[in-house]
Amino acid sequence: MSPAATAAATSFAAAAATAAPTAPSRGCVRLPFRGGPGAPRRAVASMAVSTPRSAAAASFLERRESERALHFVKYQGLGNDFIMVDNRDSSEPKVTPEEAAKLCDRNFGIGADGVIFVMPGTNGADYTMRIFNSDGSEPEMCGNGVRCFARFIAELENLQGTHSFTIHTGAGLFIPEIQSDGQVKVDMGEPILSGPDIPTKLLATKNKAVVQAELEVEGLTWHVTCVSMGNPHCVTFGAKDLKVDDLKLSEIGPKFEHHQMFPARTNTEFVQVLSRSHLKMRVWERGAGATLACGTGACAVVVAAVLEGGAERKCVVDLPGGPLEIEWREDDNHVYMTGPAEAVFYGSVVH
Ligand SMILES: N[C@@H](CCC[C@H](N)C(=O)O)C(=O)O
Repeated sequence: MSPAATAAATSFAAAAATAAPTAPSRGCVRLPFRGGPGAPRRAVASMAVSTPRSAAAASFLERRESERALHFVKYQGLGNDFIMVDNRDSSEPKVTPEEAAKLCDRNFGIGADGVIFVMPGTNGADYTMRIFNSDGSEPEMCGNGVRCFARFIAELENLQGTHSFTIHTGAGLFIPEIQSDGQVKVDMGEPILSGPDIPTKLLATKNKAVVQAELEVEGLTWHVTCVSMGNPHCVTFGAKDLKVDDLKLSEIGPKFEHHQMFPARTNTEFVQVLSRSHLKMRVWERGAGATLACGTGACAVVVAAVLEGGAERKCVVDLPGGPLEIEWREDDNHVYMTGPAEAVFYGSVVH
């Protein structure tokens, strides 16, 4: 992130409430550190031909602020990006699933893989996290999202240094911890391996788990291992000599997502084993398509690799957006994920 971006991100809580728009687009999205001197000046010059500049700017601002303005901060974790909404004053999300889908559109909206709401805690947790995918569906959990959530909380509450929070989600309680280097480590809990609980209709092959089960997709037999990290994942190490870069993800991904064996649809990870502690994956996400990273997916991949006997319990998982450190501990059966999360820009949108 550039110094200007860092400054903007660091002070976003105050600035989001007071900043004047500089580059109105659909819904008045403000990009405080991208507005170079060129573009705004040209826009002002053409407006001045028919309207006094200050009057036009003021009425535009007043109109925007008097309508339902939604303030947001855009975050990303390894390129898996989210519109974060401070929803601490209400247990109802400030946008509907349909509005979320529009906001996530990369051409007609802000652009994101999902919208995440920071809500008051329930069941004794510090906070509640809800998320809508970019298609408006609501998943139970999001690994990269929970890291972004932790960093957003630290900014909202003006916390410095190391901190941990309890976060209630549709998949239960999660505990992210902001570390001294800014990375976020999350206790992702125990993986769920029983087929009906994932859910998948594929039958158990090893104890009660679905490991290297055969799945017919597009006339090919794939070997898949199914894992829930609160949300469903189908992991395949594909054929021998599989190069994940060669996959036509947008063609094959939807066939897995909507396969009749997955009654709640599924996220799918295509994995290449680089070594017993280094894996490489691409993901097709349920409700979001191809994304640059998936935290729950990387956790599911390590669990699947261990179950298949192909990897150690502690691995680096390379995703298109960068690496995550994942450990499936033997002593408590919990999966731990460590990776980055950062603010990209803030803005407001009339919805
Ligand atoms: N990218 C996320 C997962 C988001 C939810 C997923 N699309 C689903 O529907 O389950 C992650 O980092 O875990």
